[in-house]
Amino acid sequence: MASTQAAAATEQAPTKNPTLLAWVAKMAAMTQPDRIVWCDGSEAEKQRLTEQAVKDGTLIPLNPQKRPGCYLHRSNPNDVARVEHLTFICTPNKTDAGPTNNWMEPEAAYTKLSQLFEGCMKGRTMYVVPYAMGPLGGPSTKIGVELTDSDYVVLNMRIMTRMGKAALDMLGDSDDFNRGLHSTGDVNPDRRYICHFPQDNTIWSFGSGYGGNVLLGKKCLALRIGSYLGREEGWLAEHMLILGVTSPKGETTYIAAAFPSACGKTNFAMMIPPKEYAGWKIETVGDDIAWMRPGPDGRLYAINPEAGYFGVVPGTNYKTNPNAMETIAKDTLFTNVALTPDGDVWWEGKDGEVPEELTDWQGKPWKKGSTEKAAHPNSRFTAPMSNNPVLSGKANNPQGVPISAIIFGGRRSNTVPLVLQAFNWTHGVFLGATMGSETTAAATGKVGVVRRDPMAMLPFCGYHMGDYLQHWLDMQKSIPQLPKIFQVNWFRQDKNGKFIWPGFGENMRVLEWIVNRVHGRVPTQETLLGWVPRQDQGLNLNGLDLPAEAITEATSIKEDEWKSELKSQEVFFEQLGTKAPEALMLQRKLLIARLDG
Ligand SMILES: O=C(O)CSc1cccnc1C(=O)O
Ligand SMILES: [Mn+2]
Repeated sequence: MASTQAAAATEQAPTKNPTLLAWVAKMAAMTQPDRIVWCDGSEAEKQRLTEQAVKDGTLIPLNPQKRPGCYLHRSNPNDVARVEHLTFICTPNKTDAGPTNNWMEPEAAYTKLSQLFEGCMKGRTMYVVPYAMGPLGGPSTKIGVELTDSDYVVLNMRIMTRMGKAALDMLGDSDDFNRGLHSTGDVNPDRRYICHFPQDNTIWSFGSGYGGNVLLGKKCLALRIGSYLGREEGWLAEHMLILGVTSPKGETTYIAAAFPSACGKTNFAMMIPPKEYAGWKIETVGDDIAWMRPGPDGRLYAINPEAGYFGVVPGTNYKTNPNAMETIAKDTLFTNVALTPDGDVWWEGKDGEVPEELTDWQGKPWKKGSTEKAAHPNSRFTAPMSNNPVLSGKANNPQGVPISAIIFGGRRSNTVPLVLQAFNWTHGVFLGATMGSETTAAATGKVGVVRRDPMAMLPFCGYHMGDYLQHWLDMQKSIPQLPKIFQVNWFRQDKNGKFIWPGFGENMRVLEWIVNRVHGRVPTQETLLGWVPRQDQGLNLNGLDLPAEAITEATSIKEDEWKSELKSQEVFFEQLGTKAPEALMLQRKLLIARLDG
């Protein structure tokens, strides 16, 4: 059998790359698929795979009158989100993985998963999926090859990455590609592992068919392996959106922003400014991941390594994100949303009346008034970024865009003010390192617990978090024109638990202040936390129906809250042990001194 696989892997392969051919043959010998298909990313292939997926029930075609080119997928109800407790960083030493990751010794992990992969593709097809993370031909772009037995994964990867012949051609005969092996197995949580081997540029994923566990280009390569490669090669792989803000005078400023999951990154990246900002434009370069490296002019340049969006569906509507609604109007795959009787999709928070009857995300009848969710809270859309009406013209620029500001944000009902600017890069890294975000019911069931999520990378850093923060500090030596760093908090609540700040398009007012600060146009007021908008020359609040005391509350800095905040940050730094960067410990001491001053 092994020789048959090896032969098959070689005969029909559209490449002569010896390393790639040998690796595919070796994986095929282990998994023993009935057939091997090399994906070319063509339209014809998409049609073929889609028809096959509809035939085998993986995809349900939606009404082309309502949603042309769109399909619905229902995952196994035991397989509906990233599985952090089953995600492992398998570096040679446990220390290298660090205290924020699950670790497995590499050989033990290979042995354990080899036993699961052995013969798992009998009766199945192995798809060989070459893909590029980044614009084709770009200096920052990385090539991956995912071997998978899921046509759903192939169709998603075609949207999310530059997948197929173009990627294979870019790889040529190089052995510098990420080796991804995935099988849905029997979709059993007891036999589900997502293992990363950064030292081997390898990812093995077994037993899931969902999202970030199986679309290996996204969280696995672009962040966990990417962050490890970035440290080795002198760049940054970050969980950040990238947007461009263009003023009425035509000046465009590019900004990267890190928010933990479910804090509205996609909404922010596609924001529509309020009417008071006529002539201003926000354009999306990326909604989730940024790869940033120093450019020849001394600035920090960012690319979006992805070609699509894998966004949260519930809560998306024409009020919260009209551009997202346009983006998912065609050629989109929906996962775990509800189905209407006339073949459209529905989800909680969608515009318009709640339908009387639906088929829920598990395929069961659902009636209006049910206490059960019709769409799963983590239901997702997979849509081409080319559908986005406000896609930046620079989204496919191989060199990326120059970043003038980096924003760190989190979901905090108190303590953190609406916006502040860091005193310098090192202070800004401290702000990013100490980011916290309150958990929401959709994520864990407990609401309001502050989870430390440094730079929104807690689940996505591929090595020791202390070393990662030190890498951020070290990077400033190679970026003569450093971006300015800011912290925002859209989620502060009043004493009745209501959000004080309206958020959504009104966040443009904070963005404008940030742009003005980047171009040195407005003075600031110094506080113990950093620089904040001045009362007289601060945020543009024209037309905003918000009482003065609300603004005061949203921007307030309360010493008692910060004393307990600093206490709660202690645990995070203790966790880093001796790898906690000295420069950040000094920033902590300075803040404590300012608080006690
Ligand atoms: O649940 C999943 O596998 C998706 S998680 C995800 C998807 C797109 C963008 N960001 C995230 C995330 O958890 O940060
Ligand atoms: Mn994300």
